[in-house]
Amino acid sequence: MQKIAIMVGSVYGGAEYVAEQALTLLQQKGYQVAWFHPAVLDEVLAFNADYWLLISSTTGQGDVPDNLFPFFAQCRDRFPLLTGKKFAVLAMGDSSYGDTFCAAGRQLFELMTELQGEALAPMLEIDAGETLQAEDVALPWLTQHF
Ligand SMILES: Cc1cc2nc3c(=O)[nH]c(=O)nc-3n(C[C@H](O)[C@H](O)[C@H](O)COP(=O)(O)O)c2cc1C
Repeated sequence: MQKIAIMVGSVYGGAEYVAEQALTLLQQKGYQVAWFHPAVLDEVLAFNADYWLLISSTTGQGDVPDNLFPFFAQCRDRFPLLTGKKFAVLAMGDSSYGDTFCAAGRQLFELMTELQGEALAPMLEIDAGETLQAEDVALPWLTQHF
């Protein structure tokens, strides 16, 4: 059974809600799924997932939320290579923030690429200004790519 590790960055719970739905969907598709909250690099590495799924909103001025930032920093500082592993990034933001739209997701995507992970797909951007229910966009995208 292939394994998926889910890591979530959220301030107001929107990304967490999407992650809950993603977890159920991916389990129904036959994956072994673990949601690490908050994500701790050693625990994620010990799970030895085939896929890393990062679901994150953006806060501040293009920042990774506090509940995902330690994991982001651990990956950046310890640089665990993801060679042979795949990743996907689902970014939630608001285009009214202009240049920093989904910037946390972009930082995560770039870092996973630097770690030699293989992107399953280009990053999904969900714009809170356009999409009332993020899961309506997220779940079809996950179904398509997993
Ligand atoms: C204080 C604050 C700062 C934000 N900064 C950004 C930003 O820089 N870029 C962006 O795309 N969205 C930004 N957003 C929008 C959130 O990322 C968006 O509403 C998201 O859906 C929230 O998800 P969450 O409920 O999981 O935190 C900001 C929202 C707030 C309240």
